[in-house]
Amino acid sequence: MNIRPLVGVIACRREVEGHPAHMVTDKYLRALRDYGLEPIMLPVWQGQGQEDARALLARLDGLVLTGSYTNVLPERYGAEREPENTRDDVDRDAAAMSWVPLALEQQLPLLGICRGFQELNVAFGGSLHQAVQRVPGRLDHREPEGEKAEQYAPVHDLEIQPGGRLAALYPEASTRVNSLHQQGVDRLGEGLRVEALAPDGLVEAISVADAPGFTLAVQWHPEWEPQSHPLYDAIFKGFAAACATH
Ligand SMILES: N[C@@H](CCC(=O)NCCCC(=O)O)C(=O)O
Repeated sequence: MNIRPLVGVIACRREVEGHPAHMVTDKYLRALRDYGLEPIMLPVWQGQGQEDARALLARLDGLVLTGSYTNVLPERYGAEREPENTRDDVDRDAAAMSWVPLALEQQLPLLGICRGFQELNVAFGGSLHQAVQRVPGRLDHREPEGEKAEQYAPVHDLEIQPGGRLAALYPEASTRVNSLHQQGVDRLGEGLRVEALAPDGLVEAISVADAPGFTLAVQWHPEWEPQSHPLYDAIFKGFAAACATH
């Protein structure tokens, strides 16, 4: 019997039909299944204890921190809220900040995407720009107008740093990626490695420098039709291989 590696996918707290809900959009789950993994949504429980969290992650072969329209609370990186920062998810914040160190402790393969990338940076003591478009010299990284296929199409170049985890997965020095984010890395967290940069110098991918396993987080959305983009495909193949050997 072919047992698929079990990959936890962090949920977002939303309201559905007037009811509090835990939610993951289909494209994250579908991409993981398409690469031979078994995704399982992880609710973000208020007040989850560290031992409960440790025991939960011990049952997994991988962990994915997804994107979200909400933002990490600015208080978590010592900043004042800026006017553009209007959507929070405090339960998701608490879960992500709890799970990152536990995943590293267990050498659990970790893939962060967009908000998940920002969460990894904050978990390592880094900070975020809350409106990158207002930062001098930075591009506007928010999604373009249009249908989803237009919004998730590659829009800017990406320079992959040589010698890193991403370069080990994907041999080309540059490519183009999609961009659907208003926030971005300001101060890089202690112990994180820059894996890729946007043309304006914004950090677009990071890894945990001394982690022996797969710990990669990217600002763009590789879960969007990954098999049609060589870099996205390489990321999911690398993550799937790491989960399969965990
Ligand atoms: N809110 C943050 C992170 C952006 C992000 O994760 N967008 C996801 C869009 C929906 C999806 O594809 O899951 C920011 O604005 O920087």
